[in-house]
Amino acid sequence: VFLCCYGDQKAHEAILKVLNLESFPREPKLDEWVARATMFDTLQDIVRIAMVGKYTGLSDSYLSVLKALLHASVYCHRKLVVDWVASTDLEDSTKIEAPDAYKAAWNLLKSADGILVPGGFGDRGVQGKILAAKYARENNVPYLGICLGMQMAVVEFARHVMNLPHANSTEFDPNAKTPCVIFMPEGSKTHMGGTMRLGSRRTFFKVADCKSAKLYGNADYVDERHRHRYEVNPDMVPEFENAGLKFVGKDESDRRMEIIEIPNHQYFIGAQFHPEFKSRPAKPSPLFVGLIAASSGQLDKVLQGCSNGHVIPGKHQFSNGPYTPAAHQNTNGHAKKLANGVANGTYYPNGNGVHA
Ligand SMILES: NC(=O)CC[C@H](N)C(=O)O
Repeated sequence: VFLCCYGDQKAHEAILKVLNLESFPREPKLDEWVARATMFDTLQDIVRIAMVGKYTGLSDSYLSVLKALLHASVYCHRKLVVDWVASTDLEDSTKIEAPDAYKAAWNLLKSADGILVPGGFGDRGVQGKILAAKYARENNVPYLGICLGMQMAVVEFARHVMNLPHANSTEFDPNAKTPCVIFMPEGSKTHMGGTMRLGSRRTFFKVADCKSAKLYGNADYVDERHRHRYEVNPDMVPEFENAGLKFVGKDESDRRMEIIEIPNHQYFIGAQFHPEFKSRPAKPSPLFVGLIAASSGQLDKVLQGCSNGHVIPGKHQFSNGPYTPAAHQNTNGHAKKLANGVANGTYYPNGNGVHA
């Protein structure tokens, strides 16, 4: 509606006038946007994603994740429904203190087509994230873990597959007996940001025949954005790989683990970087497309499309491919759960993008 009004009311002419750019008259190229918006209005088949996070301090990081989910859903011709699950509500202590909230959270998680655990800082709700990753792994439910969501999937794998009950991130237990996620500050002279590994860094694919490399168009490497201090303990990598957790993307030193996959799971991927930051309506993020495609029974088709050239190799970009993207809606009655209306498209100005 906005786009059509924008064109009809000649807003572009007013803007050109204010900016004194009338000597460069150009017709707005809205065809692709209008087509995407029109297609979006016709979407009926729902894909239901449980977003397992901490919702007291919603930040614009979650807004980017939400938009990336939306871009990918439209690409896959699905109407996105996001069920927000407070990770603390999945924890055993909630079972005792607030049994209804516990039950509701688990019901939402179990009825989701796919599970996403986004990034975060601080230990509140971390156990719930581990439980969500465990549920996804054990039940072959599509899972995408971003940054902390990847780290918690690694801790979960260590504890429950490798039988290392004391596995933890040193962010949450500095004296962890089995430190499988550790503090790895980056001593870069060219990048600012204190001890935080921040901004664009390169990930090299180490395994050609993995889902994430295919989704990225069989690229050799990809540049994605980072904001974290902790990483998978590189000394434990061989142990993890022997147990079936694969590190398919690493940095140039081979010491920083960037992408994990469980090959015999339909879609279990974690990224140390934040793929959501580079997602755009016409260029949905590949790892999000993978999550939505797997959650809607289309992963094989999408992976095939990738190898048929629907992705520009070596670039973080999807072609328009067989689908035409559009914008987000949330019509399943979950709107009342949405903190601050973020999923309804309301701008959420919290300032700094850091989880409280
Ligand atoms: N952005 C994130 O999810 C950060 C994860 C974790 N807290 C770290 O600092 O490494």
